[in-house]
Amino acid sequence: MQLPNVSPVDPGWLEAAWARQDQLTKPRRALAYLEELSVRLAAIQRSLRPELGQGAVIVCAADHGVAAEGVSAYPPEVTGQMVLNFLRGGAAINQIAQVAGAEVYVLDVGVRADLPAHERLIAARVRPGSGNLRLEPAMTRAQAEQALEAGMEAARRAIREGATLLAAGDMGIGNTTAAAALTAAWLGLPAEAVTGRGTGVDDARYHHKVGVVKQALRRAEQRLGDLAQADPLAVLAALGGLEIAAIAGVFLAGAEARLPIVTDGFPVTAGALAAVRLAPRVRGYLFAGHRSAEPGHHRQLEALGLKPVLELGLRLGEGTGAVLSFPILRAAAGVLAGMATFEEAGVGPAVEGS
Ligand SMILES: O=C(O)c1ccc[n+]([C@@H]2O[C@H](COP(=O)([O-])O)[C@@H](O)[C@H]2O)c1
Ligand SMILES: Cc1cc2nc[nH]c2cc1C
Repeated sequence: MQLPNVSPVDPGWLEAAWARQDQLTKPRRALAYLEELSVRLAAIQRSLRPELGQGAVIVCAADHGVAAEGVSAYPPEVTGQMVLNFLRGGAAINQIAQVAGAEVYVLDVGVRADLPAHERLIAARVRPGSGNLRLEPAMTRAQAEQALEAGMEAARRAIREGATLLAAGDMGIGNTTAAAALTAAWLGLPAEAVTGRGTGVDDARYHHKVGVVKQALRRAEQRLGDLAQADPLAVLAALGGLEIAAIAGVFLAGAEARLPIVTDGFPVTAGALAAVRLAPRVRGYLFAGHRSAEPGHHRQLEALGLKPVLELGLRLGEGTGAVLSFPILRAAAGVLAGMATFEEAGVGPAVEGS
């Protein structure tokens, strides 16, 4: 398959943006992390006056064969039921997106339930749910490519329809098991380090879930060898998540279009890891919207070298933490674009140091 051509973020623009940031009317670096965000946005947009307009979140949805193992606190039917809820505007992401200035798109790459046609539903089902990754590959390589392409296409539609700031969200009962397996594979970590309680499983289910992740990793290693070194698309197909593959596609197409792309929690960041494995330059466009309560999420963010904008203890998914960060990202851009310099405002510079 043809992967998008992602241009590098130009360090010259970062330097120029820092130079402007340091002339603005505030004690040097007083806006701290907001300044770091602003210079990255400037470099991505190749402008010292960055501006974030319309946002969009693409909520990628799919079912997981591994849900049959009893690894979630909720039944698999909830995936399709929640997709209907997104389309009716009744989910957390709908309310948060409204406040944050983001359109919500729902992308079905593998939901089992019948879904009605809807203008905000992108119907691109690759198969009705993934295989049970404890026992079999989650999908074929061709299916992984198809899901990835569906994510890219969905992102391109959102961009055509005006999005200049792009997030991915996820919906899929069982997907923290797939995300744990992928994260363990790519970061070379043991199952225990990246397996969490997802929707809130009890101790017995949690221990069983760790066992399932271990078996999935063993099975994949037997076929592919060292998973950290193996072809990333083969690992994605083995351990899955159709929606995780689609999320990787959303980030690839967002980076190709030189837009800021924002991660959500643990399953979405597994998609970001996949995208960066496939095209390392994607990293320059990524922002971590928040840090989820899922314990493996900080390992993913560490590996990507991303510091989260928010830390609210969320563990919902749907893109909620990503979209919640939009107002902060907009403020970061606004500060760099609109503040007066010391010279323009006639404000005295620092007395000492700088
Ligand atoms: O975003 C997160 O970090 C996150 C953490 C825990 C659960 N979730 C959501 O809950 C579902 C997966 O949880 P589970 O227990 O079914 O694997 C899926 O729909 C995710 O969007 C999401
Ligand atoms: C109700 C519910 C809503 C969700 N949204 C994302 N994952 C979810 C999981 C459940 C169980």
